Parts: sequence; C-alpha cells; structure tokens
Amino acid sequence: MPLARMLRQVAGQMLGSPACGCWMPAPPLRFLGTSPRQIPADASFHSASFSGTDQPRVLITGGLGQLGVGLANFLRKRFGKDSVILSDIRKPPDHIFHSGPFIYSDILDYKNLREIVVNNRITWLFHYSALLSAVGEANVSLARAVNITGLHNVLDVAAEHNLRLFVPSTIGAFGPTSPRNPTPDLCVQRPRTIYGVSKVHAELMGEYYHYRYGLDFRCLRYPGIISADSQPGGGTTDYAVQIFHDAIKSGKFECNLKPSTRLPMMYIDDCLRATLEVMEAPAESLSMRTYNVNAMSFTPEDLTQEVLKHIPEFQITYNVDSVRQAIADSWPMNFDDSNARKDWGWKHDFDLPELVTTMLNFYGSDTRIAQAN
Ligand SMILES: NC(=O)c1ccc[n+]([C@@H]2O[C@H](COP(=O)([O-])OP(=O)(O)OC[C@H]3O[C@@H](n4cnc5c(N)ncnc54)[C@H](O)[C@@H]3O)[C@@H](O)[C@H]2O)c1
Ligand SMILES: C[C@@H](O)[C@H](N)C(=O)O
Repeated sequence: MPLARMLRQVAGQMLGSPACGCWMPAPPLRFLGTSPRQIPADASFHSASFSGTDQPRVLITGGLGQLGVGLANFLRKRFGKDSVILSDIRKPPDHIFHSGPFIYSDILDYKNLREIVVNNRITWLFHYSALLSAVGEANVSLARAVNITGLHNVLDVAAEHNLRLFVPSTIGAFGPTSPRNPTPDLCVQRPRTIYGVSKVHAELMGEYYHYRYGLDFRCLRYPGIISADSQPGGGTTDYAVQIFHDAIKSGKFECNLKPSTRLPMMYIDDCLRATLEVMEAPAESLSMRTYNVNAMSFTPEDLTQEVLKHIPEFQITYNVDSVRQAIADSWPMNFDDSNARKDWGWKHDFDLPELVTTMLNFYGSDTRIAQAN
C-alpha cells in the first residue's frame, strides 16, 4: 500500500474521521509500540511503575532558582525528605545541600537526565529550568536552547519513563493581541519574547505528547510569583519582590516599571499549593492540561499604597527599563482562572494586604535577627 495512504488510514483509525463528525481523542502512541525516541515504551515499566496510591519519587530541574527550593521543602513535608531530589547546574549553598538530596543535572544533557530518572526511580518530574523574560531577551540563543531544546529532552524522558510531568507556563505566554483584561485560558497567544514563545511551545508540545503518547502532562500558567526567602531570576515582575527588601532596608525603592503597570501576581505559598493540587488532581477532573491560575492583580502604585500603610516614610521613584516595560505592556493585566477553580477547586489564600503584611514581616524579622547578631 502506498505510504501516504497507509498513514492516512492509521491516522483515520486513531482520530476518527472528522467528516463523519465522530472525532475521538487519539490513543497514546504507546499502544502502537513506539515512543518519541524510538525506545519501546513498554520498556519503561521495568524502571518506573507508578500507581496513584504510591508515594511519588520526585525530581525538580532548575531547582536552585526562585521557586525550586520552596517547592522541594513543600514536597518533602508531604512525601518525605529523601523522596524529593533537587537538581540544577549551579552549586548549591550549604544549607540547601544539607537539607535533602541534591544532584547535578543539565537538562541539555539527555543521557544525564535519563540516568538520574532511571537510577532514582523517579515518577514525578517538576521541570523548573528556564531563562525568564528579561534575561531571555538578553541572551536569545541560550534561552532557545534551555527553554526549547531542554524541554524536548524532558518531554522525551518523561514519556519514555511513564512520568507525571509538571511544566510551569506563565502570563508571558500571552502577547499584545491577546485579550488582556481578563485573559482567558483559550485565546490568541502571540507573545513577543523568546520566553513567551518557548512557553507556548512547551504548552503545545506537552499537550501533544499527552494526546499522542499518553504522557501525564500538567501545566499551570503562573502569574508573577512573590517570595521572601528566594531571589527572582531576571523577569519582568521582579520589582514586586525587590520592593519589600528595599522598603525594609532603606525605606526607598527605584521601580523599573511605570506606576500604572498592572500585572497578575501570586504569593509563593499559593503557587506551590496550586502546583501540588494540580499534580494530585484525578485525571478525569482535568478538562484541560494547561490552566491559568491567579490570585491578585496590582500596579506598582497599588503596591506602594499598601506598603505605606506599614511604612509611612517609604518613598518610591521610577526609572523605567524600556525592555521590561514593553514586555509588561504586552502581558495580561488580569488573569481569568475560572477553569482551574471549576475543575480542581483552585482557590488562592493571599490577596494584596496579606501579601504585603507577610513579606514585610519576613524581611522585618530577618533584619531584626541580623541586628541582634
Ligand atoms: N518566578 C516567577 O515569577 C515565575 C512565573 C511564571 C512562571 N515561572 C516558571 O517557573 C519556573 C521556575 O522559575 P524560577 O523563577 O525559579 O526561575 P529562575 O530563573 O529563578 O531559576 C531557573 C533555574 O534554571 C537553572 N538552569 C538554567 N539552565 C539550566 C540547564 N541547562 N539545566 C538545568 N538547569 C538550568 C538555573 O540555574 C536556575 O537555577 C520557570 O520555568 C519559570 O518560567 C516562574
Ligand atoms: C511572570 C514570570 O514568568 C517571570 N517572573 C517573568 O517576569 O519573566
């Protein structure tokens, strides 16, 4: 039979015929006996079998950034210290190295990644390695390699070894032609940064692997995340972390975005809880594989007003960074996360007042401890 006809026939069997109006989701390609890197996928059952009742064995890539250490601590409380391996290409500080398993892992090295997954019988993978929006624009080829080629390695390893895979996306996966206030889950996505383009690619590839190979891919589009005990890695929303540090240290802050720039934001505790909740959600409750999640939305002006309630002498000045401002102006102002709330019960805890109190308390007590010492 001519190859083209044969492929059409196989595709027809997999997808149903659109013409007959009876489209069915394709069965995972696993059932056809291949997986993305041509390793028979059944081989994976020897190294990592995972039923919903087992405790997961977790690997976090890019774990030394703003979010990874917090995620490791959070998951270790739930699953045990030794069940969660933090990895990165950077050298961990002593307190992180001694807080639980840490391993070197470069996501651009496919064999290294596979070896770690096999040797540690990993069942859940949280893929946090990335170059964020502002640093990505400063080094497009590295961002392309880490965010796109690295993602391909992660997807292949996850599909071959039957992992449940979490990949965070971002408000940055939308662009100036998306509806911005609010931005729904499904709409035009034409971002103008390499970061955004790579995250749309990750969403689409993850969903494709889910439908094609049965990969248990789960993805949340995070807003800008605000954390007290870890520094942001070079994004557009970084000001909303730095402001607290500077407010406590010097009572002054120079903001690199205009006072009226509205962006969706979330406190890290909500972000980590959302991440675990979507990973634990029964597959049948997920009507989609990529969800917006949100908590609050504010401008530098709003944030300043809230900080002033605690530190009346606080002063903010503006020195706008044109690259970051252009990025922020193309991103959502408000995020519609109604599908996450409906499907798996997402609900945030922290609004702006609680966020500001929590952040200032953290830095305040940190400063008091430092002064006492
Ligand atoms: N922080 C936020 O506000 C935010 C918002 C939306 C989405 N996200 C996403 O969450 C994830 C984690 O974000 P973050 O803020 O912790 O990022 P980060 O920039 O702080 O950390 C990223 C980490 O990736 C590591 N990395 C770089 N190249 C690597 C490679 N080749 N192999 C392995 N690791 C490598 C870096 O060393 C770094 O520790 C990212 O995917 C990011 O896109 C973050
Ligand atoms: C929003 C998020 O993806 C990241 N904090 C950035 O600004 O690039």
